[in-house]
Amino acid sequence: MQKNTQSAERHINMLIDWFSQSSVGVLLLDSTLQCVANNPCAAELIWERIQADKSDGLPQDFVQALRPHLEPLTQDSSHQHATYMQLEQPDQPSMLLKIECSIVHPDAMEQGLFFITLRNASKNAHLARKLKLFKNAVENTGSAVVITNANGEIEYANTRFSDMTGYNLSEIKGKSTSLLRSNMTPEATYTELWNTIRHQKKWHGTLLNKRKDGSTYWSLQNISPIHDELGNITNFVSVSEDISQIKAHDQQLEKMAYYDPLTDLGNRRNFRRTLDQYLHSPSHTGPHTLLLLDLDHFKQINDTMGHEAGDALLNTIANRLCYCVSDNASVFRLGGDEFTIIFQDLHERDAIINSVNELLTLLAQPVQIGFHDVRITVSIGITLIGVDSQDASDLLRNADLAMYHAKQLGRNTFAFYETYMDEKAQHILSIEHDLRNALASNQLSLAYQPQVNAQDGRISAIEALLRWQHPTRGAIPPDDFIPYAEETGAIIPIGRWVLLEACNAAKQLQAEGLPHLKVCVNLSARQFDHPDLIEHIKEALATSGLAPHWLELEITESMLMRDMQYAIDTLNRIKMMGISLAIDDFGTGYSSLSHLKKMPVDLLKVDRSFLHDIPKDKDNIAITSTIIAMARQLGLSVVAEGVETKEQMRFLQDIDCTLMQGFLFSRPIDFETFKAHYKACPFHCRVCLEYNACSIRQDADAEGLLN
Ligand SMILES: Nc1nc2c(ncn2[C@@H]2O[C@@H]3COP(=O)(O)O[C@H]4[C@@H](O)[C@H](n5cnc6c(=O)[nH]c(N)nc65)O[C@@H]4COP(=O)(O)O[C@H]3[C@H]2O)c(=O)[nH]1
Repeated sequence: MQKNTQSAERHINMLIDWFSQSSVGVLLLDSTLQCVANNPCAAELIWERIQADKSDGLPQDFVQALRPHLEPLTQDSSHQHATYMQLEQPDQPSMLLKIECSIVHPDAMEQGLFFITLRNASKNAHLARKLKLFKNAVENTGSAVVITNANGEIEYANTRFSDMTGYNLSEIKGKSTSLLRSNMTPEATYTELWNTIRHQKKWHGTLLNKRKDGSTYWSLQNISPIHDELGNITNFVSVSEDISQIKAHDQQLEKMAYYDPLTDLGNRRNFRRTLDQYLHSPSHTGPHTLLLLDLDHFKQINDTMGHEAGDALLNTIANRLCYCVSDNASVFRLGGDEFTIIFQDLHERDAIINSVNELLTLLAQPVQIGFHDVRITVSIGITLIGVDSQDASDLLRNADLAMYHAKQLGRNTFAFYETYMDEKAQHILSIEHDLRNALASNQLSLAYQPQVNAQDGRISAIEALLRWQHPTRGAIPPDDFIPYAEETGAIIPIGRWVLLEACNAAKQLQAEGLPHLKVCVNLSARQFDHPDLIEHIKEALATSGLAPHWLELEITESMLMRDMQYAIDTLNRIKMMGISLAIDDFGTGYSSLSHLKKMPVDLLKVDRSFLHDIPKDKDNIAITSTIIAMARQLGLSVVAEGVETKEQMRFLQDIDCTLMQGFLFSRPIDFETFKAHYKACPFHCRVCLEYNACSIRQDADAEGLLN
């Protein structure tokens, strides 16, 4: 018997020895639930944690809790039982113990011993809880989450991913994430992505992905590699958002900021951005060419046919430009009727000229607008990007100067930028600057040129012509400064002064007892459009005291054609005041005599170009005769301008022209000189002075008119 007990003890010690290093606690209890043996881990779990004395045996509450689980084993020794037990610990959270019980019979001990293993399950429970929490978070997050293995094959995808792509986890598990590729993301993006994550770094970027139904969406992705304790990548986690709406919004904003809504071409901002890229990006080798295109007389089309027609025309021009230029060119609309084209890598002069000529030919083809065939041409300025300048603003200015030069060459043509154009522009700028002081510093004056009656040579009117005596440049002809006065608006105060000065002059002739004369004053387009025009006319008449029927206002044909209704209304208001109206430079504009019927005008001034080489030039004879005959039918008087020879004078007398004006009779002269001449002879035809023989004067003399 003693031998058996010794042998059982040996077995028990052996058992406990096996488990001495184990992280699992082992207890051996006898049938009365006294502890027979335990390993160090069990001692730590049972006694040390609750700071109990081992000599007091097992803690009572532990035994109480354990007992029900051991009883079944006594019925069936082959049975095993597992349970969990919460163990309270002072000053610490309670510990969850996993307890597994069985009966062992060391060396055939009759009663057997309860073999109990104890495991601290708190840690696992904590981990399990944490895992559940994370799983819930991942499952319910607003972002799509995909976990792949190291080869990029999908292991997990959350519900948001399914909502976003249309794929269930079951149908994509094990498949490569490449099933999301739309083939519209540049390959370089994927190369960069894989290089980054394979080097254990996070990748952040945007991919254009494809859903199950084939539609595409913009995905903002964060992809992170996951690695094991040895640093090997085991998985990749991708968290993504569908940013299609944001992208669409961005694209819309970009469109609004960078594109012209009428033509869909890039706008001025887009042009500047592109030009800067060409200037600063090393990938754009160059040199490249910049073209600035401006439609000729577009304003006239807009004014006469309406803005809708103007818009339709601009659209057609935009389409033609895009059609004509190849892939290496970009077309922009800067605004109004201004377009630019950047030709990439085009800088050979001959090649540029070829391309520009193609453009000019295509654009000159008629454009059908409504029932009309409209012809429009363009003037093109050319500058070489990176050669003429490295600065975007300078380049645009160069192209503008060259385009302006092309306009002066007669339009429907092109000009390359040359450095001398800068000097010219400088000159214009200084004229504009000096013009602002000209009026205040009394540098302006009026010259007067008489208009004589074609039949009796009597002066019937004088035209007031503006003169500018510049302090350093000397006399500047009106054709050289009036366009700038127009452009800058300086013509408004200047024109107001001219009106008053001219009315004063006519009134002074009357005051000195001379035969009354009409004074003719030129109105510029800007003056004609100005809301204060009528006020300025009234003011000149009131201040000078001149009766309105001694004032004649001259306007050009083109001013009438811009907005016919406005022109008719304004002319009617002037006419109602008793002032006469003349159309200047007649024959050079676009009006027809039928248009004139609607205008309340009294007089046509035939442009002096039609008198050129008369009576040799048969065409000019025909034109002048026709204008005068038709004007007569419309009840209008006619003044022939630029009469320089007696032959021209005779011809005009023969065809019953009403009035004549020209160097033959008098050059424009200052008021005092004119007054002296006029006092000397009211038939101030000057033929008698210049040729010493005047048929008009002789005839007049014969009729006793000179007495
Ligand atoms: N070759 C030649 N020329 C002749 C002859 N007879 C007259 N001329 C010139 O023809 C122009 C007639 O004036 P315009 O057609 O109204 O053309 C005027 C008019 O359009 C404009 N202008 C002149 N004064 C004013 C003004 O006060 N206001 C506005 N808005 N424009 C003005 O400047 C233009 C040029 O004026 P000017 O240089 O004074 O030039 C004047 C005059 O000197 C001739 O026999 N042969």
